[in-house]
Amino acid sequence: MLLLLFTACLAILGAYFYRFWSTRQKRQVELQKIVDKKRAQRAESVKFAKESSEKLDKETRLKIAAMEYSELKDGLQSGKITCIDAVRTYYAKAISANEKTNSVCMFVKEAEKWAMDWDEKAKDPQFQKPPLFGLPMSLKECVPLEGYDQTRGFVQDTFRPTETDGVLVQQLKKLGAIPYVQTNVPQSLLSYNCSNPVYGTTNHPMDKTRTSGGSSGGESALISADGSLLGIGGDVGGSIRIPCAYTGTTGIKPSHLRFSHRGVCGSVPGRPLINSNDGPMSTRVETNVDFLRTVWADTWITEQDPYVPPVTWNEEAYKSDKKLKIGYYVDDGWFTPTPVCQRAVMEAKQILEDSGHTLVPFRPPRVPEVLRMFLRAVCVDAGTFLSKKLMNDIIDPLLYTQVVLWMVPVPIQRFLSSIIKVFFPRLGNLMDAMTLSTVELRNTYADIEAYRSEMAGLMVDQKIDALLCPVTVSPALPHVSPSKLFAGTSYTGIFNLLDYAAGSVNVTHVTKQDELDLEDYEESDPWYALAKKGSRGTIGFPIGVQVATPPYKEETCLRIMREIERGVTGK
Ligand SMILES: CCCCCCCC/C=C\CCCCCCCC(=O)NCC(=O)O
Repeated sequence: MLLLLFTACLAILGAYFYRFWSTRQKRQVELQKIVDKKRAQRAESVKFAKESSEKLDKETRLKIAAMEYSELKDGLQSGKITCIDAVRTYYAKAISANEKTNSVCMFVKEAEKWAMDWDEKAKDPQFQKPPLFGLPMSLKECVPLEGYDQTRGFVQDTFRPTETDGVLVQQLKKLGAIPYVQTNVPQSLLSYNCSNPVYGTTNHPMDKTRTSGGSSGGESALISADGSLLGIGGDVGGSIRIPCAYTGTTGIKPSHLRFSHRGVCGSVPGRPLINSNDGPMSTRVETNVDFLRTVWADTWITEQDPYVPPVTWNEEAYKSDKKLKIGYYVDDGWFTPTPVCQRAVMEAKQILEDSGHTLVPFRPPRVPEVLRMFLRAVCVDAGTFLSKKLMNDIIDPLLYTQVVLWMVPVPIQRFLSSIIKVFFPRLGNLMDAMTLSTVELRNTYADIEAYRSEMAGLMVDQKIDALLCPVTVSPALPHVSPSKLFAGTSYTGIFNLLDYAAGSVNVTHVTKQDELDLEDYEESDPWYALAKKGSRGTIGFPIGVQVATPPYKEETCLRIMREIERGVTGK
């Protein structure tokens, strides 16, 4: 009788799994067909951009291609360069950058028409050119752009074009900028690599086996491979700063309070306390400054979205020569960065001291706990929303580790955590990061609010204007590492949790000596081992540092980034 019951149970279970499996297989076939269709659409958009760029004579293209941001901007303003020539040049540049990096999702065909319309308007001598007149700009794929998909790497979200531009895109268009290309992201956005089943994997321009970072990895790859002068990324845990640090570019995530989030679809909707924001990415801090100075010149954003406080660009703070007190740390007490990332901070510290600033040791309190709060609050529902979406999709193999973690029921995670803690305390610490209940989640929200107050108190009491620290724990990693090494986001996630402005600027490159020093680096747990292994073979790779300031102090953050950049490059 018992045997019969057991066999019946097995048969029911088997039938259930067979049904689940065959439905999923059928769905995978359907999804693959959609991917093929989308890739054909992308190939067609590349062909369009190529044909358009070929309409421009080589001499003009090479002349425009060699221009820096301000030169191109001035040329467009003075009428020496037409908008259509600028767009066609950047179509061509993005095509070659894309061949190297696979950073482009779609070329924006309408860019041609928008450029021609602006050129037509400019024929009228009375016409007042807007400040970003004719400037080609790249957009991270998830930035709402009318007529284009914001898939965030999910096949199920393809062929669902957005009906209305987001507030930022509306503003860019009004100011004369021309979005000409959408750039790649990791599936779900919640990773710092850059791969998805729709558009594939984006590579680091210096090494195909490494990631250009994420989630704004399409932007960083395109910009560093010279396919864009200025792009818009987004950041909820490092997605602007890590790709910039990996590729030697520079970008800033303003506090989320300074941009509109109307119509923006983040990685996890309904996430109240870990704030994501758009921000500029480019090769020069001054390009980012010019962009923010322009979009914050007036209260237009607030007029479109009453939730954005009417705070305009503070030129006085950016241009100020007041000497600052800057807290710095090379190690947050949770994840000791590889030696080269520590060296970068010390070099930036020296540059700032040479400029007359006072640098004092300052480590934010209890970072291991902060990272747990960050992970709990960034996922909100322990990964349920994302798991559901992923199970209804083709899952990118580079995201497998993270997906598996989200799939393990939280009570089992807790049980495993209690055992693993004994052998690997750091792993154990994060294995109970996901929430088990709304009570726990509410408590975490309360803890985050308390932490914000505590940090505000510390900074005010110690009169600290800004913080300087590593962006992350290593140089650009192999594609597969970020989904295993989410523990390395402690340096960036903390500033989303605090909702500070935070930017990344290049300071140095990995040297032979750094590789030698790496051999003495920790290996005490799998995360350290992964960071160490992934850092081998990176001589010549760029290393950035991070500058962070409280909300509404973006201008001070940019000022410090610019001073570091000047100290490093001499210009
Ligand atoms: C058993 C352990 C359970 C822990 C599972 C945690 C899985 C990892 C979850 C989150 C990793 C967060 C990484 C954040 C990277 C930065 C992403 C970013 O800024 N994205 C932008 C956006 O989402 O808009």
